[in-house]
Amino acid sequence: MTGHYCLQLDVGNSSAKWRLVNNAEVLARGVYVPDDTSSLEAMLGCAEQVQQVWIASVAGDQREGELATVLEQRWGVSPWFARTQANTGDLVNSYSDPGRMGVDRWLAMLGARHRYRERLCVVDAGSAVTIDLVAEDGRHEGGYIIPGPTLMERALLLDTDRVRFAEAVEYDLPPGRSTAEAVRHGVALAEAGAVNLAMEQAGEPAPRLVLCGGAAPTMQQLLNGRGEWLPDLVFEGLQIMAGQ
Ligand SMILES: Nc1ncnc2c1ncn2[C@@H]1O[C@H](COP(=O)(O)OP(=O)(O)O)[C@@H](O)[C@H]1O
Ligand SMILES: CC(C)(COP(=O)(O)O)[C@@H](O)C(=O)NCCC(=O)O
Ligand SMILES: [K+]
Repeated sequence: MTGHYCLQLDVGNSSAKWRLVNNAEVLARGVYVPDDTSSLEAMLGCAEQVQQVWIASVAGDQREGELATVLEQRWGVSPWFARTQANTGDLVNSYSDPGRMGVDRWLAMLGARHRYRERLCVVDAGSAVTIDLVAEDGRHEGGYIIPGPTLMERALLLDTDRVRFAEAVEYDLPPGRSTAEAVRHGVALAEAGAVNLAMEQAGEPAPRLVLCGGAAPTMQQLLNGRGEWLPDLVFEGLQIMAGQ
């Protein structure tokens, strides 16, 4: 028995998410991070044979090239890298240079539009948090890129002398009463506040909010459960673009 195995990857700046798909059925999935070779080996061991490899990557040329080499050596298949387009179906990019938009954003929008043909606010909360607005007719209205929680905290630690703490504090919204709380709650306020303000700024009709990315569950909590968490949105968009 042989299946038609398609390995799909979503390569972000912190981690690479992968899933193995056979006829729309997800057989396996995982995450690998640069400094953990066993997590990469887990992906390379997911199947004896793979017929197709599709990649959504926001990594640079060098990291993409190295990944392509590893995959070719393992399965003898050269991967297909999805790239942001001026339009995909009736989703129309607002960038004058669409190739400069991260393909994760484009695919998340594509995946969301496939589910809901209405005005959308698509939030991808990873290393960076992106907030993109899509009009009901599929026009990309525009978007925002802000540092994600880890990057925001790192920026504070890098460029101040006394913002220092050892306590592990959860992301939450009350005003902080220690350095640790003031930073973590401040970051939470900035992240959730940005999404709320983007929604407010968008006006009417109120966009439907969808969330993906590693920090999406935390973000959704901070938003009081607002929005819908769709963890596979980038893969869903990848599937759509590959089918065209
Ligand atoms: N437990 C957590 N709570 C909140 N945010 C988290 C948590 N774990 C990870 N994150 C956030 O998610 C980011 C990683 O998400 P991921 O989707 O893997 O990013 P990328 O797409 O950039 O690789 C981290 O930079 C961090 O900001
Ligand atoms: C904004 C991003 C860094 C988000 O990446 P991620 O947080 O998922 O790793 C990525 O989409 C990117 O590199 N974009 C290029 C600039 C742009 O979209 O305009
Ligand atoms: K992101």
